[in-house]
Amino acid sequence: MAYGQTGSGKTYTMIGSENNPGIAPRAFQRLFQLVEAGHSRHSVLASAYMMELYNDKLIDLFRPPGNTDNEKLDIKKDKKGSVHVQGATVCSVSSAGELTRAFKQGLTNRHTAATKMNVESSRSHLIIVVCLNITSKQTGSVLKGKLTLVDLAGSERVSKSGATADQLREANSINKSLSALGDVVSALSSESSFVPYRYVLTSLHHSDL
Ligand SMILES: Nc1ncnc2c1ncn2[C@@H]1O[C@H](COP(=O)(O)OP(=O)(O)OP(=O)(O)O)[C@@H](O)[C@H]1O
Repeated sequence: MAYGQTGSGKTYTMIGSENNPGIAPRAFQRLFQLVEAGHSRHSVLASAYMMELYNDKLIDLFRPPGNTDNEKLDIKKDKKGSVHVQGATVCSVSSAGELTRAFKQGLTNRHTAATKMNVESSRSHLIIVVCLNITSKQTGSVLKGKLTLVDLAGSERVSKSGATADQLREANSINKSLSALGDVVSALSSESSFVPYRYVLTSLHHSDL
């Protein structure tokens, strides 16, 4: 999870450039290297979904072109307590290259805008989830793994970023959600008996958790 002030280099660190790939493409490369190395023992099915949280709303970044209907995305918790997003477009991927291409395509749907602090400032929190279903060729047992990478939008002082109108709304949403996330991390790290997850979820307008 990349967290920090606007313009500090989060997106660059996560995505990188053509000549200097960031954490995401490097992680995808490594993941599929490991899949390949275990090829004789396991068969692996990999898939991914990608979304952004923009102005407190979840948006599917893998949605088919022309489809702007995002109302169906819903955060759900299964019986085992693991959280997933219902309604997100899930892409099956079989190589790091395929996953990286899907990721880059998803990025073109992300909300960005020029501010006084960053010519290409992320206006949303970006989340990509890579899911692996690993079946043992010997026993048939199945293991499930999940890698989640997050490029948060940066905290910003509106007086410095020069945000007005829509950008001001974005900045308020970004700052509010980062503050809620900070409260969760702080409660977890101090092993507090109460962790305010629900505050974050309330701000997402999801009441079903
Ligand atoms: N290590 C680096 N090498 C070269 N350029 C960098 C590096 N880190 C950041 N930059 C450049 O600095 C600028 C700001 O970086 P970036 O967009 O990653 O910031 P950010 O923290 O994601 O900002 P925001 O929160 O506004 O989205 C970009 O033009 C980016 O290309």
